[in-house]
Amino acid sequence: MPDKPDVIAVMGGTFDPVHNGHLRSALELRQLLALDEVRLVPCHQTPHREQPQRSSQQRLHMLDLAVAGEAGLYIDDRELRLDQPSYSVLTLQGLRKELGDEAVLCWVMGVDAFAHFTSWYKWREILTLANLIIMTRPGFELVSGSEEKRLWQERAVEVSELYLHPFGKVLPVSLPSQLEISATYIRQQLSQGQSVRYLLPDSVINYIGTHKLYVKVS
Ligand SMILES: Nc1ncnc2c1ncn2[C@@H]1O[C@H](COP(=O)(O)OP(=O)(O)OP(=O)(O)O)[C@@H](O)[C@H]1O
Ligand SMILES: O=C(O)c1ccc[n+]([C@@H]2O[C@H](COP(=O)([O-])O)[C@@H](O)[C@H]2O)c1
Repeated sequence: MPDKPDVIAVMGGTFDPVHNGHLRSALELRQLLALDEVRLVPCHQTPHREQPQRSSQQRLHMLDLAVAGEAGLYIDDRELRLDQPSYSVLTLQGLRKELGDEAVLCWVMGVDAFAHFTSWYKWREILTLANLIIMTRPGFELVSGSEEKRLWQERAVEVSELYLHPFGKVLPVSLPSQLEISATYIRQQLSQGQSVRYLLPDSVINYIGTHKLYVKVS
């Protein structure tokens, strides 16, 4: 029997800040799909939205605190080392070179992010480098007739088939713990002086408190 290829998932994000929605999803994906690694990749210059409120180094530090000691979850800071827009295709080109042709490489995103996938830089090339793992989010549906819906229908595979495809497929997953937490909500709560306990790890909350991140300066 041939060796099982390495199966690596990459969760890109702004992580401004990282929260339990990201962390629990990464952990559950790792378990559900028997992934060798989940890499959380913070972006430097976000391609499609306002630039993050906190610096790359602060967001990276919060990620380091959040995943400390969790087997199989890693932080990959490659996008932060490049002073350019963080296009996912460039990140995946680098990873594919390092991991080789056989590795099953997967880009993870919520269906809310996937809804805009065909506006991403060189999105077609992304599908020649990686599979897409799309996490459903409660109350969020793709627009019928959209290019994303078509991609989903044409390329969808089951969990058991993922390992046969190094790239090019779409795996929809509904994780058991759908934690509807967003970084936007956390920033809002902090700016109003409200508690964010239980939405993100205490270590990250302490760091935010010590450095007065996300506090509204009046
Ligand atoms: N609660 C959540 N559960 C599962 N996936 C999530 C959750 N929140 C965000 N994601 C996914 O994680 C990735 C990175 O998201 P991001 O860093 O932008 O977090 P966010 O909470 O959506 O931030 P913001 O509110 O600032 O937009 C995206 O693919 C997004 O779909
Ligand atoms: O490559 C692109 O064109 C592109 C466009 C939008 C988002 N992304 C990536 O998708 C990830 C999630 O982005 P966001 O804005 O939801 O935090 C993050 O890693 C971004 O770099 C990438």
